[in-house]
Amino acid sequence: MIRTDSLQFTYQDTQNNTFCFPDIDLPPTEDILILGPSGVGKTTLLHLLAGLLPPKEGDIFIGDTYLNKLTRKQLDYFRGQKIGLIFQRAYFIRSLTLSENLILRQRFPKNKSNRYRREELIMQLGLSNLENKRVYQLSEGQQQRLSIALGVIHKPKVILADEPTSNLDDANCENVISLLKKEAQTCKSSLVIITHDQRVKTHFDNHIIL
Ligand SMILES: Nc1ncnc2c1ncn2[C@@H]1O[C@H](COP(=O)(O)OP(=O)(O)OP(=O)(O)O)[C@@H](O)[C@H]1O
Repeated sequence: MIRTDSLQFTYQDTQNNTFCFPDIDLPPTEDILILGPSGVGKTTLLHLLAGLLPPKEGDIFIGDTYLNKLTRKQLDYFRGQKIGLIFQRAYFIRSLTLSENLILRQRFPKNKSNRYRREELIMQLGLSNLENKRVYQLSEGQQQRLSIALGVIHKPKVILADEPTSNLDDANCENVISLLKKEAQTCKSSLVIITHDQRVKTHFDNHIIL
C-alpha cells in the first residue's frame, strides 16, 4: 500500500517553482498510471515516493511506514527491502551475467540469495537459457525484462516504474505492461507507473494526470 498527502517539492536552485502533487492512495495489488507531459514532474514524484528526494511538505506512507521519519540510512535499507524500482535505463553490471546481476540484487541489503525465486522469475519473464549471458550480450527487450526481474526479485510492497516502455515497439510495450501487472499480483504489491507513453493508458483504469 502507498499513500501520500499534500506532497510538495522544490529543487534547491529553482526556489520559485514548487511542484504540488495530487494525493495517491493505492491498496496492495492495485495499480495506477501517472501521466503528463515532459518536465511536469513525473520523475520527481517517483523519486519522492522512493524516498530518493525529501518532500518539502506533505507525507508519504508505504504500508505502516512513515517515510518522512526515516533517516537516510533507514531509508536506504527500507528501499532495498520494500521498494522495487524499475528505470527506463536499468543499472546493470554489464560485464556480469544475467544470473550474477540477480544474485547481487538478492544479497542487497543483507539478504540471502534465493535460487528458487531467481529461477521462478527467470522462467516467468522468458529469460530461460540466458542466465549465463553477460548483460551486454542481451537484446534491448531482454535487458528490459531483466530490469523488471531486478525490480521485483525481493517481492517489494511497492513497484515504481519510470517510463518502462518508452524505448519499446508495440509488441514489447504490451509484453512489459502485462509482465509488470503479473509480477505486482504475484508479489501482492502496489504498482505505480510513470509515463508519457499514451499506448500504456488503455491498460490501466486508475490514472493521475500531472
Ligand atoms: N536536480 C534538479 N535540479 C533542478 N531542477 C530539476 C532537477 N531535476 C529535474 N529538474 C527540473 O524539474 C522539472 C521536472 O523534472 P522531471 O524529471 O520530474 O520531469 P518529467 O515529467 O519526469 O519529465 P520527462 O517526461 O521529460 O522525463 C523539469 O523542469 C526539470 O528540468
